Amino acid sequence: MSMTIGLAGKPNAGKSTFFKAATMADVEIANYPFTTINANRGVTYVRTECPCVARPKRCGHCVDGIRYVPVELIDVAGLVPDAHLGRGLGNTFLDELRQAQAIIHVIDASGGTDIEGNPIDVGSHNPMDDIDFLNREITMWMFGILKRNWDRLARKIQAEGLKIEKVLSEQLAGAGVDEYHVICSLSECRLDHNHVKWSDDDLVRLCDAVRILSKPMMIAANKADIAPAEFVSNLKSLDQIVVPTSAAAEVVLRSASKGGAIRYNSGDDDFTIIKPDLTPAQKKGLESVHALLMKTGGTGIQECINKAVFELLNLIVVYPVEDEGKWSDKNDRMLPDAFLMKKGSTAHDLAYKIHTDIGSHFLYAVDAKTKMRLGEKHELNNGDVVKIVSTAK
Ligand SMILES: Nc1nc2c(ncn2[C@@H]2O[C@H](COP(=O)(O)OP(=O)(O)OP(=O)(O)O)[C@@H](O)[C@H]2O)c(=O)[nH]1
Repeated sequence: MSMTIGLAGKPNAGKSTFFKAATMADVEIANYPFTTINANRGVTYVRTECPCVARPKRCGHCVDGIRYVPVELIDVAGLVPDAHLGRGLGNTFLDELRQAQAIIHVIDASGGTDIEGNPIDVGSHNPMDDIDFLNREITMWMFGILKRNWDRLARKIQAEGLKIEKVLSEQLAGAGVDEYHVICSLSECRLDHNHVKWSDDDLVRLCDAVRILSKPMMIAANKADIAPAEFVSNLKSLDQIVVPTSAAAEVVLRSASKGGAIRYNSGDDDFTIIKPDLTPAQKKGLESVHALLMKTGGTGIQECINKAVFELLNLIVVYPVEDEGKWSDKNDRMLPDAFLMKKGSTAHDLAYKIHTDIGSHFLYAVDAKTKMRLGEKHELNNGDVVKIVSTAK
């Protein structure tokens, strides 16, 4: 599993609660050994319709036709203004962020915490003021990495005739930046042809462009249950993906579901009580979550994960099988695997993902739904069930 989503945000925005909610899985789907890797690293699941719903029999790897596909989640703690200068936990925060391909910025949409995360009265801090500061921290972190060696690098590029995109991407590789990100950013920023003339401002502008490409970000407008409606609607009007969330409500639902009190699949718009003898406190808690769901249609946690995977990271889910008739592997397990792949991936890419040998001995693939033969360049679609035929032993 190579996809990692980072949760970032100022203290008290609700990151840990979000993390707990998103990584608390029902035993049925929690059959991955690394569900809790450590305190701030876990496995969450993207929710999608299982292809087996088109068949008379369920596959055994989904929950009533809902397929949960694992994705790694890290709770990146310690973001405070000027973290890039070493304030707060400083670079620990940035060190962890480098492993994330996408970021969910958890914001306290209720306005009940100041810019540093100290609790204040709900509604007294404008959450719009929290948006830019994470962007700035990441940009300035990248700038710091470049700036440290810039004079030496600039001279070296000139003296040795090196490619600027190669040198810059090597410098930023530790931040998860590749050459493609740098090439696109250079063409967007239209800086002077002579890089020796670049000012600090030019470098910051370049880092800003690199950040947008290499660390796509969306916003979880958290504490939506207590947030003033105006704050939530202002956040939703931003030109980026914004999902109102109530991490606390999702924790209540997942705990109750795990404890057998309710039937709830993460991402459902409501739940059913199945345990008759709940305590008055449990009943009251569930009633208030029910009232929230009636208003919002969900807690937003699953929606956030789904949008991060399908929209920010642009992934699709593909199901490799060995028997195109039964949609099973050689042990007769139906739809045993679900792979997350970049949109635009081909049948040949899938073959390589299964095994290098299968990739290099690829003959053709079969779409198990239509039984059509697919060539190596055939682009896969979300939900495809595919058999690869190869000469690999
Ligand atoms: N009303 C409400 N409160 C929430 C929600 N999510 C979190 N909280 C509360 O907000 C406070 C801070 O939550 P945490 O999850 O500890 O916040 P954090 O961002 O991880 O904070 P640090 O660990 O300090 O970085 C706690 O009191 C939570 O109970 C929510 O969706 N609604």
